Amino acid sequence: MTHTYEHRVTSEVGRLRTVLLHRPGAELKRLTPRNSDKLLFDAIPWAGRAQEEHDAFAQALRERGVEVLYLTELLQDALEYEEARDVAIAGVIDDGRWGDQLRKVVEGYLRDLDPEVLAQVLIAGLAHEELKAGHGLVYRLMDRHDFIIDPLPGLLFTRDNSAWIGDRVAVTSLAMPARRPESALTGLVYAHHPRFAGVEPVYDRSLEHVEGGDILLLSPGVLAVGTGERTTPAGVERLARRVLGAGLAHTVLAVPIAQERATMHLDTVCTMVDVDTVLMYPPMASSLTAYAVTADGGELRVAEPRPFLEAAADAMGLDRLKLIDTGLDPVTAEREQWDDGNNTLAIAPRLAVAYERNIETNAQLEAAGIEVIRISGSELGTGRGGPRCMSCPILRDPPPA
Ligand SMILES: NC(=O)NCCC[C@H](N)C(=O)O
Repeated sequence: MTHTYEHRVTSEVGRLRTVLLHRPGAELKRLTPRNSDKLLFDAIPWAGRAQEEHDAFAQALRERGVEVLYLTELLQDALEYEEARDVAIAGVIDDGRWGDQLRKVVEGYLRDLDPEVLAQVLIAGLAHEELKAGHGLVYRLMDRHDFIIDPLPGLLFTRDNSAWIGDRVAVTSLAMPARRPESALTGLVYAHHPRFAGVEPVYDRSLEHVEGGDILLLSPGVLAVGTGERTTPAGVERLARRVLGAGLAHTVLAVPIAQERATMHLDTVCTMVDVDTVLMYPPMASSLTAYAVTADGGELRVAEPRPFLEAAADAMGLDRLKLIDTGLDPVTAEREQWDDGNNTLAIAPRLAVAYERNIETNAQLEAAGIEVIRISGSELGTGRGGPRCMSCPILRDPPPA
């Protein structure tokens, strides 16, 4: 008998049933002072310790009844299918840096790999010296520190490379060059893994830039989408057109943010911890605004910008969207923001996973009646992402009314 799997996410806080994680692997060992800026890490993580931290994160979720899926395993399964292998290889060898000769060598190399190793190479990349059959002008002119296939350490942040909106998945179009290939892999999984047979993506990676960390499902039918460098204005417009058109939402709030390192996605500055409560980086609480976008026949209606909390409450049908008042002094607030203190993952209403190091923010959450599951993230956090960034919910119960 075949099992049919459910996939549906309509809020940030409905009880979490299934989540997609990526256990970091050899790709973290590719980071060096020479390439870490480009690969968007602020330090060189100790890979073994990062894995321990990640295993503890996954275990904390399992202990609360969450099914944890791993991206590497899903990708390996998907690559069992020849069609998926062909798509994967064609995507990788379409690399303008290589020239014909190197392209031929790499294609031959990849075609000889079994699905497990192929998945590992797609994730961890291929270093110059690993291509034993390498020869020809381009290969010889390359710096030996260069990667022929770039590693993808950003895969750790599964929130960004795909996001479920209702029963449809948005395969995202990441803005940062180092992260762009990630959604080729998640796209392959959703297109070829039998668990996702019949799933029709609502967004794809060829479209304008949208990153999943910017998408918040405030309540069934209401999305907030951070916009700036990562999710561009054209990206949020396209996403709004798609989700409103598909009836997955009635309102999309476009929320401009200064997407700097410490505030790179909407979920970096704001996450939900209850059906009517958000945790937010204090300086943003009064400054964030939102443009409510709704469907108007075949077109989009865009309202005048309003304070985010007000516009969100209105769209959600609430009198007020509550804010956890962390009351932190500016220095502590900035330190804990840098360490992803506001990037919590709700497992259920009033139950959230957070990095243990953000002592003050976590204390304020508890004072507000939120149960906090603390995980350590000294190595995981070097990529500037917290529990929400590291998780892509695939199934949540509907939130309580
Ligand atoms: N949603 C998130 O904020 N994800 C964290 C992404 C971190 C990654 N190093 C990046 O810069 O894209």
